[in-house]
Formats: sequence, structure tokens, C-alpha cells
Amino acid sequence: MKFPGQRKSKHYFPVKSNDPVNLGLAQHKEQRRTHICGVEQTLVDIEARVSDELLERHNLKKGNSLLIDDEAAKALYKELKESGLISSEFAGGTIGNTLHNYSTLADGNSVMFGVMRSNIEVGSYAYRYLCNTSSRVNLNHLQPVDGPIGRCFALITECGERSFAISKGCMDDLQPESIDKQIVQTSAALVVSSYLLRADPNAGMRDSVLKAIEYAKEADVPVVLTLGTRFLIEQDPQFWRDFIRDNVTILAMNEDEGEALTGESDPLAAADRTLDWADMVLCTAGPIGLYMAGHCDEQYLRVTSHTLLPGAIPEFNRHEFSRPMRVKDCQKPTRVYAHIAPYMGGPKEIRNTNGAGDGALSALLHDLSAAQFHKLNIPNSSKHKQSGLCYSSFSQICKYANRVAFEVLGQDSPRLMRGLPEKEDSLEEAYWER
Ligand SMILES: Nc1ncnc2c1ncn2[C@@H]1O[C@H](COP(=O)(O)OP(=O)(O)OP(=O)(O)O)[C@@H](O)[C@H]1O
Ligand SMILES: Nc1nc2c(ncn2[C@@H]2O[C@H](CO)[C@@H](O)[C@H]2O)c(=O)[nH]1
Repeated sequence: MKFPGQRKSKHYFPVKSNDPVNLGLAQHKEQRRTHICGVEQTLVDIEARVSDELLERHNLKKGNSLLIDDEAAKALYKELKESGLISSEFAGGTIGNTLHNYSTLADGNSVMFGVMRSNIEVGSYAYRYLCNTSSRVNLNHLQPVDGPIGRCFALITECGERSFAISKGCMDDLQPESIDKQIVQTSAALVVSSYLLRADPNAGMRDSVLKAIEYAKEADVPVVLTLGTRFLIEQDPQFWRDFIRDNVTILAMNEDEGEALTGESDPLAAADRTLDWADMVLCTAGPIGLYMAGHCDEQYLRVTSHTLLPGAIPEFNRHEFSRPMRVKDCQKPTRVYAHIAPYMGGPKEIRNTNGAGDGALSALLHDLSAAQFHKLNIPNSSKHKQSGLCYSSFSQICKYANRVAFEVLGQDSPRLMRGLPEKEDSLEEAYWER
């Protein structure tokens, strides 16, 4: 596994580096590996640049992700194809993107639970899905189905906003028996999205997600939920609050989803409110950057050396150098907040923000699994006196998540083509040491 972020590694990462205290341990043992897993609706993104008028004509709502029937999908595809508007057809899906990006960043394994067409023709959507997914994403547990995988029309309007129209095919046919209990229970995290729960209750997907969450909770594996779109949350915010309180360790959302969930339009206030139900939250806020909030035991709090920031909570970043913990692992849980403005002010030109939030989440997952990896391999390290959820501090994870979001924005595709450079060309080393 690669080191998350580009920093000096005080705690001997990679773990085979010479830690004088653990030298014997590190040299004689095979390194033990970690993985994360996720449940997903297997989808290919058909990306096109369209006018607002086209969205209206096809009864689509800007910024939303709507399910459409076969007839509507046929008409939409025909128009996009005939007008030459399609810019790419590439593997997509929130969790698929997140697992792919995690594996690319961490050079580590992930496992995806979903469906796959059993009979695959070269060039088909199913074929593309497999070709566009990192070989580090283990697809051996996909459940074979007789029909097509899903298609997601990702329609980018002039303002850069993306709207999704989903033609679901067999993407929701995943059955609970296809969730491998042992894989879930040995994972560093289970990742799911709110989209999965809107599936028809008879289709199998809903039960499969709930089964995976049940397995994860049984083994104390952190459950990470990403909220797909605010429209889904707005329909029943109380359901989601209860669901998060009962099941979720880490919540990922953007500011609109945060507002739908909490009623707070300020992303910091929304993140703070979310801590009533989850241990930790990542809230991305487009050009404002991103916020992270969570808990740390009072005895482990570390005060920042950065400027204290004003906001809905005055001087909210005071303890951003602390490492995130679960509430249950704290004797005196204290709330910690951090914020970072877009990396380098954001890319020169943003043609499309699709997947930037998923990218930020992948970085957080890398840091989380790095903590487990380090603990498995150097259990006696001073680092593990504190029962931390992540390897790094809130502040460092913000930097890393932000850097990854920048990379996604710059490449015009939600899936990273490569990991981050070992050394940043554009930044002095001091940036990472700060
Ligand atoms: N206009 C922008 N300028 C600079 N940085 C941006 C801009 N938009 C997004 N970013 C960066 O990308 C991150 C994630 O963006 P955003 O909040 O749009 O994600 P999102 O809405 O969850 O995206 P998606 O759901 O498509 O994955 C932000 O935290 C920020 O670092
Ligand atoms: N799993 C899933 N992903 C979706 C849905 N709607 C949009 N997305 C994905 O969201 C990603 C961007 O976050 C895109 O690549 C889309 O494929 C949905 O209903 N289900």
C-alpha cells in the first residue's frame, strides 16, 4: 500500500521502513494486506454536453439523478447519438468510481459487490465496464445476470452542472446471497450510497445493501455512506437521519445534500449537525472547498498551528491536527472541524465537476485503510495507543481529499487514470509538511 498523501512519515510508512522499535517485526513478517469493499449498481456513464432545453424536453431535472424507462432511454440515446453530443462512454457509478479511485490511489485492493452480464460481447457496455476498472478492484464476486448492466446518461449543461438519467437494466438484481460475509467482515470499510436504497424492494439490491451493512456492523467494520443527490434526501430527511444514526460511521455529502439532510445551508453547520448521527463527515462545497468534521477523545486533542478560522462555529479549526476517532472509542468525545479551500484555487478550467466528490471520498478511504494496514503490520507502534479511525489528522486528510478532487476536476472524467505524483512539481515540500 502507498502512503496516503505526500508527507514525511513520522510513523514509519511504508511499514517496512526502519522503525527502530519494531525493526525485528517488520523485517521477518510478510506484510499483511487490507482491502475495502462496496456495494454498487453496475453502471456505465454515457456523458454528453447538452442544452437546458434538451433536459426539459426529456423531462429531466437539473442536478438530479432520475430513473427513466426503456422508451425514454431509447429516445434520449437516439437524440444524443444523432446529434453527435456523446463525448464518452465509460464505467461509472458512485461506488464503482470510489472503489476504482481508492485502488488507484492506494495501490491497494478493493472488492465490488454488484451484477455483471454473463454473456459479454466485445465492445458492449459490460465489456467497457470491465476494461475501465482498475485491476486492483476485485470483480470476482460480481453476480452474473442475463440482461444488460445499467446506463447512466451524465448530461452536462453549459453551467457545468451534471444531471443524471438512469436506465437501470439489471443493475438492481443483486441478491443478498452474493454478498460475501467474510470479505465484508475483514474489510477496512464498507462503502455504500443512498442511490442503492431507492431500488425497487423486490429487486434484491435493497436487501443486499442491508445485509452487507448487517455483516459490517457485526464485525465493527466502519460503514461509509455517500449521499447521491439532494433530491433523494429531500423526499424523507428523517428516514436518512435515522438510517445514519443506526448504521453509518462516516457520511460523505456535498453542501446541497447536507442542507437537505440537516436544514442547514452553511456546510460547516450542516457538518456539525450531522455529528449528532455519524462519527465523522466529509462535506464538499464546490468552489468553497471542503469541510471535515468528527470526534476525538479530549486527551488526544492537538491544537493547530494554522490561523484560526471564523465561521458558523468561531475558531472551528482549533483542533484540526487531531486524528479522527469513533465516538464509542472516546472517553470524552470532542467535536473537531477542519476546512480547506480548493487546491491551488482550483484548475484553470473546469469543464465538468462530475465525480470530484467521489474522488475526495476515495482519499479519505485511503487514509482510513492505511490506519488499519499500519496497525496490522506494526501493532505495537505508539500510533495505536490511540484507537484512531484514520491514519492522519483531520487537517491532513482535508489536504489529501482536496488534492484528489483537483485531479479529478482537471481530467474531465470521474475515474482517475493514475495515482498522484510522488512529488508535487508545483509545490515546495513545505506544503506537505505544514
Ligand atoms: N468550481 C470549483 N473550483 C474549485 N474547486 C472546486 C470547484 N468545484 C469543485 N471543486 C473541488 O472539488 C471538490 C468536490 O466538489 P463538489 O462539492 O462539486 O463535489 P460533488 O458535488 O460531491 O461532486 P460529485 O457528486 O459529482 O462527485 C471540492 O471540495 C473542491 O475541492
Ligand atoms: N450507483 C449509482 N450511481 C449513480 C446514480 N446516478 C448517478 N450516479 C453516478 O454518480 C457518479 C458521480 O458521482 C457518476 O459517475 C454516475 O454514474 C445512481 O442512481 N446509482
